[in-house]
Amino acid sequence: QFPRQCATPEALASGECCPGLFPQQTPNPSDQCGFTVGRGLCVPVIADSRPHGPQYTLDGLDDREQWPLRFFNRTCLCNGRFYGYNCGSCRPGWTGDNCDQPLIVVRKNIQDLRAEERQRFINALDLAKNTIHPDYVIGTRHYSELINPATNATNFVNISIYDFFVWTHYYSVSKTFLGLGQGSAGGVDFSHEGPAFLTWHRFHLMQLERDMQNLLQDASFALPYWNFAIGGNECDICTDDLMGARNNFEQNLLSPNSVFSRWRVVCENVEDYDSLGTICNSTTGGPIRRNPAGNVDRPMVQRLPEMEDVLLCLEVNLFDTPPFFSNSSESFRNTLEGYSEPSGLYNPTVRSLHNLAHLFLNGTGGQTHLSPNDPIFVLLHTFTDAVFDEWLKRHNPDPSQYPLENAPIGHNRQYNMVPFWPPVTNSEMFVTAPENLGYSYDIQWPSRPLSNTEIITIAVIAALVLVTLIFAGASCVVRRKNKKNEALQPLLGESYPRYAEEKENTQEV
Ligand SMILES: O=C1C=c2cc(C(=O)O)[nH]c2=CC1=O
Repeated sequence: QFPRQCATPEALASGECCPGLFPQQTPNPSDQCGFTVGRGLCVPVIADSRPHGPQYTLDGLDDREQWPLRFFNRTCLCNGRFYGYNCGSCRPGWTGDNCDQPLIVVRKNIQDLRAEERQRFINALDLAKNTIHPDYVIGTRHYSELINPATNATNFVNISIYDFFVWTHYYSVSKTFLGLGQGSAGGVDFSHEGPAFLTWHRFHLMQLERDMQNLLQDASFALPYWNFAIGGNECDICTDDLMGARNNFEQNLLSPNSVFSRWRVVCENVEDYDSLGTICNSTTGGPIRRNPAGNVDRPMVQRLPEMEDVLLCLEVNLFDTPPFFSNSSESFRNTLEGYSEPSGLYNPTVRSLHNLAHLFLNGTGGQTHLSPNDPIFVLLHTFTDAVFDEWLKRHNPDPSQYPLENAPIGHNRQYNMVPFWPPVTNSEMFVTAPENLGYSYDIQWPSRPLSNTEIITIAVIAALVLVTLIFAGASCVVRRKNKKNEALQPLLGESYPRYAEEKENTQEV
């Protein structure tokens, strides 16, 4: 979670993580954050200290509180379009040596990729799985044990680019360690069951996309998405040219024709980490398990979400609602996350949209501490992010819709998302992607067909309007007739003899 240059006892002791721009050259303290070339400056970290929700009660015990202050209190602040832990890269949406060329990458439906594009994406994932991350290392012990006092060695290790993506997710959902013999406690999840669910996963994907762009030396590389809202019980991307078909002999393993059958998962031994107070390291475990629609004990998760569910959730007006948790009702976030009916109504028995897609996979991809080990995670989350971006576009929410305080720990608007470095707040991801974050989605959202209730309501209203119009029309005609008759009445009324009568009378005389 930290740049290699900061994973030293000296850096930890100083609380400062402001690497230079040219690490291969003799360290030059005045060049921190590319200061000498006008890129950035080493500044104090700002961490959110507003109150959090009642789910977490162990304040003081968890390294992730007020992230990242337990580890570092100074970081690079980059000028203009410069970006990154040493201001050596460009802000999303910009590229080039001087970060002066605009670039918006386009995330496409994986089903629309040509055969060679599919193969290129799979090869890129496999390369990321097998290439040590060039910039970041992970801590494998809690802060109090990060440095061995006897040897002054740190417990940071190398990890591959893809496994770094898996590890950050695991670290964000892991329990709070209470001490040896006391185990670990839940009540924390820095990336789920709260408003940060969407902002956290957005940045998580952006980080992988950027790492893969660097790996491929292709700034235009974009992650594709899986439209999982197809209903039915078939995983349409579980084929050997995409995410791997089912193994013919073992129904919860992948076909040997897929490269993903050779992938080995990390962060499998969660019971050990939680009881021993260790943290997942880069040691690999068993194969990816997946048995789509195969959970016989939960028929509800044997089907994928429908497109109508997505279209309904896009109509939920509020981003999130108190208590900003997995029991929030009429909350767009909780609906897309999948703890509500697609229309927004909270229902504890429901699993919909994102959660349903995870649980449908029924294996590695359905267990929160492990799920990114299955590469379907990437595609499932790009689609979830596409729905989020469409909601932002349609509803154009004020930033104040995102709660400033009293959300679960890690989920307040100004909290730095755990465990990303350099610090990035939830609010920085609560913006439309094409205009602010350098990517867009190639996606056409259908309009929602009307439900039977809506059709009946519209028919009743139309009938009422019609009846009202008919009555109004009829009374208008009657009134007009009356008015016409009135106009024909003689001015002097019946008490005066008519002209003819008068004439008759005169003649008689
Ligand atoms: O990886 C995940 C797995 C999940 C399972 C549920 C659930 O609703 O039970 N939710 C999940 C979220 C994940 O990110």
